Parts: sequence; C-alpha cells; structure tokens
Amino acid sequence: MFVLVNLKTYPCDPIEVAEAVRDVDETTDARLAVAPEATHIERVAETGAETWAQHVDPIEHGSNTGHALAESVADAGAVGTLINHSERRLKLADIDGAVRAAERADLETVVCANNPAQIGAAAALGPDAVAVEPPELIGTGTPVSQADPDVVEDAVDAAANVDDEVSVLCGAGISTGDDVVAAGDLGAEGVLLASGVAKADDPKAALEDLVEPL
Ligand SMILES: O=C[C@H](O)COP(=O)(O)O
Repeated sequence: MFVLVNLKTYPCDPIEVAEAVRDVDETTDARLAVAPEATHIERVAETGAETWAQHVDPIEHGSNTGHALAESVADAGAVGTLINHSERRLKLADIDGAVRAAERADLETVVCANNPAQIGAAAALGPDAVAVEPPELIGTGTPVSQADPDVVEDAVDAAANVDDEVSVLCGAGISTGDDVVAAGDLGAEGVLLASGVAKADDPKAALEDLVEPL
C-alpha cells in the first residue's frame, strides 16, 4: 500500500513529519511519502523522505508569475505531485496540462477527483494514479472506506474500465491502520491522508499505527 501524507498548510513541523515518514518507511513493506507546502519541499526532501508536491501548474518556463513549475518542483527534490486536489481544483484542460508538465519533469502523478465518474475522466488523462476523495468527508475523521465504501469500489471499477494501468488511491478521514486495511480490501492500492498525521500530537506514532497491520 502507498501511504501519501499531505501536509496541506497545517501548522505542523514538516521536518519532524518527514523524518517520521522516512523512519517508519524503513520498518514496513508499505510505501510512505509526504507532500509538504511548496516552500518546504527542498528541506523535506533533504531528510531522505519520499517527497511530493501538492500541486503543479500546466505551464513551461516563461512568463508565469505565481505558478508552480514542474521542473522547479523536481529540482527541489519532489518525485511526484498531486494534481487537482479538492482544495486546489483545476479545469479539465489544466489537469491534462499539469499531468503533461509533470511527465516532462519526470514527476509521478496522482490526480484527485470527487467521485467515480470524475475518476474515469481523470484516468483517461493517463496519470500514474488517481485518488477518490468525497469532499464532504475530508478532515472529518470519518473514513471514506467506512462512510462510503461504494465510492471506493466504484472508483476502482471506473479507473479499470478506462485504463487498468492507473492505480487508485482513496482519501478523506483516514487515520488508522484499520482504515488503510479497509481501503485495500475495497481495491485501493493506497491512501491519501492529511489531518490524521499532520494534526497528531505524535506524527510518528500516528504513522506507525497506519502501517502496523500492513
Ligand atoms: O489530501 C488529503 C485529503 O484531503 C484527506 O484529508 P484528511 O485525511 O484530513 O481527511
């Protein structure tokens, strides 16, 4: 299972979380990665933790003030990027452009979507993975695998119907190892989570709990 921890703009210490991700990754068969704010990517990558960006824009080098350039994100140490997170939505053409920009910079891609229909559309753009996240469950602590298991199974089917090379992650409300196991039982190959680690008093203990049953 892939456990991708998105730090959003939570007021956690990104280095503390990254070091925990690095250390816990060494204890498990699961793959762990962390997606800090753009300005923290370089320092986080220097810890040795697998580091992702939260977003890249569908642009090339040039006159693009205030954008995230895929090549710069990669230069800073990221190996992958989220695209179209629920809190950073893009138009369809821009999702496509962002996936192409990430490919150009050799970044792995996870395109986020609200529901199975959007997952099918996202999979058609050829990312490495898609992540289904019902927005109403984000940050609630109620796991999507429990509150809406059909959305995960239907997302897995929707992606497979379009391109069975595209992996499916699920996210929203995931915070325990049981939640991760439930996601896997529904066909997901990974989870995307944030508050369960970023808001934990002890992020390392939260990560250890997440991977304990894997
Ligand atoms: O990127 C992560 C997701 O939005 C899930 O957030 P959450 O784990 O706080 O529900």
